[in-house]
Amino acid sequence: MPERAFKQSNIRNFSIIAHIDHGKSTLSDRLIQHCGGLADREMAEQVLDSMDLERERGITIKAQSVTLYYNAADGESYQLNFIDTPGHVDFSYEVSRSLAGCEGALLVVDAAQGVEAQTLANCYTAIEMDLEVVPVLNKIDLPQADPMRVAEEIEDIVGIEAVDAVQCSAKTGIGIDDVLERIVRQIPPPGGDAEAPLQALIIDSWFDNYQGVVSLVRVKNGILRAGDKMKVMSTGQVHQIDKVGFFSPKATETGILRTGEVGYVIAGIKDILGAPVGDTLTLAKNSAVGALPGFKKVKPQVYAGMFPISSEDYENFRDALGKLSLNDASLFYEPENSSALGFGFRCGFLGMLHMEIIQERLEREYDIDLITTAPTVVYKVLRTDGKEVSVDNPVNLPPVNDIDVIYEPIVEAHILVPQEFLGNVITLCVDKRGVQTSMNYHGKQVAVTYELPMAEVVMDFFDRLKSTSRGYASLDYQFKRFQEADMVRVDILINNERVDALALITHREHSQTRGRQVVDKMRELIPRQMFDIAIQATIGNHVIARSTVKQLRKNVTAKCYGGDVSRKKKLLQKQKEGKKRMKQLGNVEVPQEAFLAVLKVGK
Ligand SMILES: Nc1nc2c(ncn2[C@@H]2O[C@H](COP(=O)(O)OP(=O)(O)OP(=O)(O)O)[C@@H](O)[C@H]2O)c(=O)[nH]1
Repeated sequence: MPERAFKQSNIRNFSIIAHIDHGKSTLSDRLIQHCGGLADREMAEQVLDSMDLERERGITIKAQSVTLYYNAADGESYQLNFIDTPGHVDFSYEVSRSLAGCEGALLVVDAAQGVEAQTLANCYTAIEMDLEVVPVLNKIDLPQADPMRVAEEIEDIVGIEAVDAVQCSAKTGIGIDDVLERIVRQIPPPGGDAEAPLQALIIDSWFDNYQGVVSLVRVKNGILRAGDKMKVMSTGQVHQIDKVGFFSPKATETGILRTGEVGYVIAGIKDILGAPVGDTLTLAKNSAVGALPGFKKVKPQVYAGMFPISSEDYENFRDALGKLSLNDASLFYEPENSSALGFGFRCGFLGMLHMEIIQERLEREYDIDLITTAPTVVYKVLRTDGKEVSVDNPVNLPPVNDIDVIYEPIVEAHILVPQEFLGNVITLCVDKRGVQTSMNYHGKQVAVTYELPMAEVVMDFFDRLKSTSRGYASLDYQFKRFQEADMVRVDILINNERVDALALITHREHSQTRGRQVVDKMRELIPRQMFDIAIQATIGNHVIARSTVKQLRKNVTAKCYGGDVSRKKKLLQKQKEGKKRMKQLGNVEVPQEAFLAVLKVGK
């Protein structure tokens, strides 16, 4: 696509806010197709969800952008820069990043489902950031679609006008023209001064093995040209700009990005920390005086140890974490040493999905096999000597006698649920030690707010909420405060050896049950060996549960003697593969799943 210069007044920058499955990816593909961004044959389904993982899980994780051209009904041509945003509750912070590059956002709501809590939180962020929010009712082709009800719900719950909201079907293509017209008419063009010194906001940066660091930027003032020398404002480092362009969605080199535009910059930066997200780029000569406001720093909520199964992978692992954290400011890591699992890293995540995704990316993209220990939230501990410490690893919880008070993090959870599932949701919240703080009826939907221990929410709460409401309830939560709680550390002992990587912190009320469940689960997961294996759960010196993996009686291959040799080989091969995922603890071989047993059992 040739580079075309657009007047600033003919540029529109927008994002899409939508709850998972309400059709954001389908709609963005439609918009791209409609604007001729890709020939039909190139139109692989859902082009914006580019990471394999995103496609498989059907969710969008990282912000990406695409530049489109649209010939509007007013006879003018417009450049539309669309910045994609993730939909899962774990990734709200990415949304605010994408929104910082935009003047408007489409709020896409499934006309058969209605507003969900997650879209609500993101919508408020957009409104706070002064963006124009344009409601779009999607899936009107569905027989159960009820656009009038959903429009009322948007007005009632979100608080923006929606009676004449555009109605479309991303699937069939109805109404897509209307959506584009609304973007052009309702969303204001970008401000900014083309004559002023360059200020470009880094929305995202990632590492490309051939090009080095690639940054997605929004030019707020001035002009960014290939060949110029740019300065990264936080570090003062100067780099020659090699390539500049935008995604259409293929990378298209233009050599220039003007005020108001969104595109990529490559400047041969090899140091993965060379272009931090949220930073400002300016020119080495005629530099801007100040940096643009960056992004709110997000703190990880959940911590877990990650250990390479093969110690040879340690350096690669460190390198991979560095690369992943470049465009994922919320991924935290520091070296950790476990007597059971060796050298690894203590990593911090936004939530369980974030953790699973990082683990999968490390395994798939970087080919590192990992053992992940049970995740834990951060506790504050007031010791008897008056000192307060933060504990993000059960191993670091001071001995019982040194603890005066333990405080656990409490979140405020906003849940939207259709009335018929309200009872189930309340039961779940009570079961998770929740305290209701408000409840409001909006037509068929009920908005309930609970204060819940974060430890209960980050684990399996989201999945349980979904299954108890047949997928209809939605959730959003933020950290609220620390609160005194009766927490204890449960240790797991294998053949009388305490396994540091298996320790967990839990509420005293649940400790007995959890200890029992973990021990039982471990018994199922640890294969029989040549001797009995005792598994115990303890609090301090007190054993709260125990069980035994009985010794192996027969040679596994015995039954193959005289039989089919290839079958025997296969069996041995299978065992070998299984071993790859085993960790030797003393003389006991423990499979990777056993380390996650703590997670798998309910409470
Ligand atoms: N009937 C109908 N189905 C649709 C429409 N738009 C999307 N879908 C379907 O809804 C499902 C979810 O759509 P996606 O576009 O993947 O949802 P999403 O919001 O992008 O999900 P995330 O990427 O996780 O945020 C898919 O099965 C789509 O085929 C529509 O207009 N009508």
